Amino acid sequence: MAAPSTTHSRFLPSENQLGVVAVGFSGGQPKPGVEAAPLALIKSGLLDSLRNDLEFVVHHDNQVHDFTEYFPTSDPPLIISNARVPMLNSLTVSNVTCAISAQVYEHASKGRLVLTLGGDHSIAVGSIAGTAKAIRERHDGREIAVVWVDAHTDINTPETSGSGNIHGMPVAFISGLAKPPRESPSVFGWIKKHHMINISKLVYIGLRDVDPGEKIILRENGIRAFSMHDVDKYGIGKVMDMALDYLNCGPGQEGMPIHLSFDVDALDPVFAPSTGTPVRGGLTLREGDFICESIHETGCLVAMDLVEVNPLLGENDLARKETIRSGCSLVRCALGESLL
Ligand SMILES: NC(=[NH2+])NCCC[C@H](N)C(=O)O
Ligand SMILES: [Mn+2]
Ligand SMILES: [Mn+2]
Repeated sequence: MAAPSTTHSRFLPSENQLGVVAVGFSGGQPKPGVEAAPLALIKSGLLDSLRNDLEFVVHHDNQVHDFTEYFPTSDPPLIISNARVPMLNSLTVSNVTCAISAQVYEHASKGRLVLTLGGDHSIAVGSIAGTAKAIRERHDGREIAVVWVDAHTDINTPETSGSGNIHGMPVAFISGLAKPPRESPSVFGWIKKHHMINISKLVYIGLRDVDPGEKIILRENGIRAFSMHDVDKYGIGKVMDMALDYLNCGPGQEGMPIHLSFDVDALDPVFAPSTGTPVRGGLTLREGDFICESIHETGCLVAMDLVEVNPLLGENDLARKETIRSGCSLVRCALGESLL
């Protein structure tokens, strides 16, 4: 069995305390099934292997939360001036992510590493908000870095979005690039300064399907991004060197707390076919694992999301099993599984 590595954690008081938030939520996009991922991942043995092989003390309430208690009685498409399409499930996603942020904060404020299992990528608004707030409190106002591994940038604003799906918008809301809409100020009105990230501390890896409006946002804000073109050109080793150096987390650098948000669709559909918005030409599983291992090695990881596994999609049972296996592998690599 693979031994846990001995990397020292730089921002957590103990190496082995893990908080798990299992989010069975799919309201940030239209395809049913992504809410079944946390249970499928857990049933396949993910948490057992973190306990038994990686020696984590796992703090988990043994529940998959669907957060239906936070769904409003009515949540009609939200029409926003200057938007191309209405925003979908806006109040629901806002309420649910607020509840997620409280659960993640609860773990992170106790100094635990936090693993959030999605669900669609809209849930990252909550997980990142909870991490950012707890780290600011525990570390004297320190900001977190975010490594966003994805085929997509998920940085649409309600105005630029062509789908209205909020899983294409989380980065815009958590960075403050998108504000609560004037038409419905309670949508993401719970996000305060202490929940937010600094867009200059964000790095993308794996991009290959970025909307025209998103490209403008990246350019105007000087956001650091490594596309699949960069992975091909430099190799994943050099890309990780550059990404971590940019975040001040390279060898000999001071380091900053890292939240890793991993969308399984960053992987090529060969390795993760069961996902809602697959895009050809993605990362191999080894490249995905390498990203996770490299972040583990920095000792800076404080939280991870694994999102967009959809056990109802994919050609057949083998496709679904492979996707779940890939997801488990990514998490184990980020949490310290090493071959040697
Ligand atoms: N988390 C994801 N898989 N996001 C896909 C987003 C696709 C597209 N850019 C949109 O805004 O709808
Ligand atoms: Mn994606
Ligand atoms: Mn995504």
